[in-house]
Amino acid sequence: MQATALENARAIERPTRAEMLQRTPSVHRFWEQNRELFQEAWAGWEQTDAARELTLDASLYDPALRTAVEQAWQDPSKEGAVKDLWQEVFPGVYQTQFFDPAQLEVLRDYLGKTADAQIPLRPPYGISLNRGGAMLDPRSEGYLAAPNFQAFYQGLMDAYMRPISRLLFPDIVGYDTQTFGFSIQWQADADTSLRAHTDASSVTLNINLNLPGEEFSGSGVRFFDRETRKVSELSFAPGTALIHHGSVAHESMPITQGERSNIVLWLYGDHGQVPRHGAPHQAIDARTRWSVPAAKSDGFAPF
Ligand SMILES: O=C(O)CCC(=O)C(=O)O
Ligand SMILES: [Fe+2]
Repeated sequence: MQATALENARAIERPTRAEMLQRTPSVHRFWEQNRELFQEAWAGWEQTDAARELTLDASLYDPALRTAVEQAWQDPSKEGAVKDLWQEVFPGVYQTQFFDPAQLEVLRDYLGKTADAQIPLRPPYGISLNRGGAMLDPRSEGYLAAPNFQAFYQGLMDAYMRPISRLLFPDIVGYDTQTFGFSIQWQADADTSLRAHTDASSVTLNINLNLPGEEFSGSGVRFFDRETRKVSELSFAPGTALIHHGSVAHESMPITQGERSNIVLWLYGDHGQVPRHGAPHQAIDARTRWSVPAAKSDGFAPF
């Protein structure tokens, strides 16, 4: 009998951790040459019993956010109700209840099962390697290509993140055609923190996936305001999100107990372009804000 893509992907010899960290050309070749095999394998994996019982859909969103966003798509003049759900918790940093904590288990189970699927997945190695995470966008080598996940991710970026970003940060309009994302996991005694940095995004949406009762200590994110020099440490509760310009400096403080799981989503313009701080920008109307740009993925990935 002929082996399936899933079987072949599971059996394939993988680059070593050292090779991955050194980003050797052979590692790029490994992901590039097996791109279609892994895509087929993920499609096959979704037909297995483990994956079939979990469906990612709009029931994951917090009901208040979902209602406001769906109304804004129907009638963009009602977009103010979406904005009202976000609270400015630091200069230029907004917070909301993004996912419904009662539904989060579905997404966590799903991501846990993808990690156990034995199909090679590339962890994020931006500033540092995050072993518990995965690349989420199709532009990334070794991304999580499961079709159900991809449909959910594209919906999150197009129906939620982009219009919300345009509403809160009008200067990012036009620098928002391209999507990028990864998951991260902080764990005491493993990957614990991330030094102060800015993101190469126009805007970053960082959503916490911890389940209710899944406690951790430490692991706040410190934000730095370049104008006032103010510094605040913000903490995540299950399903809450922070959104900010990529240019706002931030730092992940050490986790001392437990685990924190987040997904980090970026928008930027073609070829990685981001707005210049304080540059003049054009105003657009609500109907344009609530639309999906025609631009296709340019394939550029910052890391
Ligand atoms: O710890 C966090 O949630 C933030 C992570 C972060 O800033 C990044 O991955 O760029
Ligand atoms: Fe960051």
